[in-house]
Amino acid sequence: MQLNDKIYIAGHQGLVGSAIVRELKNQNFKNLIYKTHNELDLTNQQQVANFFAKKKPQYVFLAAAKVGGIYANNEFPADFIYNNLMIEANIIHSAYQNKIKRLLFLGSSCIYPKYAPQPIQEIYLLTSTLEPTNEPYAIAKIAGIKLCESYNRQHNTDFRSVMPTNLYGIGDNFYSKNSHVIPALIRRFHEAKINNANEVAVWGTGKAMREFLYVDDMAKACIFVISFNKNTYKNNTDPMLSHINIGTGEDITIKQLAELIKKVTRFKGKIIWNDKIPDGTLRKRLDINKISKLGWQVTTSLEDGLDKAYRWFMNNAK
Ligand SMILES: NC(=O)C1=CN([C@@H]2O[C@H](COP(=O)(O)OP(=O)(O)OC[C@H]3O[C@@H](n4cnc5c(N)ncnc54)[C@H](OP(=O)(O)O)[C@@H]3O)[C@@H](O)[C@H]2O)C=CC1
Ligand SMILES: C[C@H]1O[C@H](OP(=O)(O)OP(=O)(O)OC[C@H]2O[C@@H](n3cnc4c(=O)[nH]c(N)nc43)[C@H](O)[C@@H]2O)[C@@H](O)[C@@H](O)C1=O
Repeated sequence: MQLNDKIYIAGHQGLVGSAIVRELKNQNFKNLIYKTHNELDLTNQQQVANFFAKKKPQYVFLAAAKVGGIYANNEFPADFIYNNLMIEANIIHSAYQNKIKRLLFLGSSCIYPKYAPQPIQEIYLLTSTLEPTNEPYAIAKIAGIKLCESYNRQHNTDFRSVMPTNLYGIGDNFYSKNSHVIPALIRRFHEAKINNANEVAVWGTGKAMREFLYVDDMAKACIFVISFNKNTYKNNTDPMLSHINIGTGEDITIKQLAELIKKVTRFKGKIIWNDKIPDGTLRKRLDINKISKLGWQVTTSLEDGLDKAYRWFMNNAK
């Protein structure tokens, strides 16, 4: 990617999209284009087709999606499958029709089977059944990978896919119910501290394990993957490089996470568990050998990342 190339970031106001914009600007990319959800509804095929025909981007980061935590995925399955299928199909097809140079599709680690061997290698995709709480979302994300692969095979496009683990950081969605565990707990512990509450309820049993990656590391990974030379990509030892895991390769229990967030927010009370809410997948640690061998590495520790996220929340979140 050259510094003057025209780069479209879909979802530029979201957690990941805004981090990609920040990092592209840091790296001196000058020709970034984006539209808000109000200006361009990516589920609308005609609007997307018109936008691509008019703007003719050369590179596309597909970081727009209907996204939420375990509760939102479980409550609104139709929204998660419909919106994500439409956004992906519209953007990927328009990218092909307008001969864009490269596109990067963001999937999710929930595409892998619920009981996949750990750590999860890319080749475990479609080897067994999925976690029910997010199956519709995961199926839409698998369709996104297959869209990229199919256009590459039939039309010789260069569409790449990354599968991030659970992400967090500045610019996250800190609304308690629909969000992911880190922003939800940062808000809950912070509010409990302010209100001198004795206890905070955390969902599930605390036994589930998750791997967390700070969003700026994810943004760097996205730019790294879209940028590298196709020959490097193709000559990698594994011929099935249709999608690449992005994570830290390390996971912790939700109980350990809750203790860390309690410490970061300086809440002094007790943690109690609400096991009426599901744990979801018990474990989904990613094998990050592929991205590591290509030369990308994590820079932000969980402790530092939580600290940055908490400071951002106190200064910015409503
Ligand atoms: N956050 C995480 O833990 C993980 C995220 N991912 C993936 O990373 C990508 C980015 O996620 P993240 O940044 O967290 O999500 P966010 O919800 O923070 O951002 C998504 C962005 O997409 C926009 N968007 C949604 N629907 C439309 C639409 N119909 N038209 C135009 N814009 C739309 C949203 O705008 P608005 O808010 O206005 O609707 C929002 O700005 C997604 O593909 C997600 O699946 C993968 C693994 C983990
Ligand atoms: C990124 C990922 O995000 C979702 O999957 P998830 O990994 O289950 O993510 P989550 O952050 O919602 O939960 C992680 C764990 O944490 C527990 N937990 C405790 N207390 C709260 C809490 O207050 N909020 C939330 N959300 N979870 C909580 C919760 O019970 C679970 O055991 C999917 O949308 C999936 O599609 C996807 O891709």
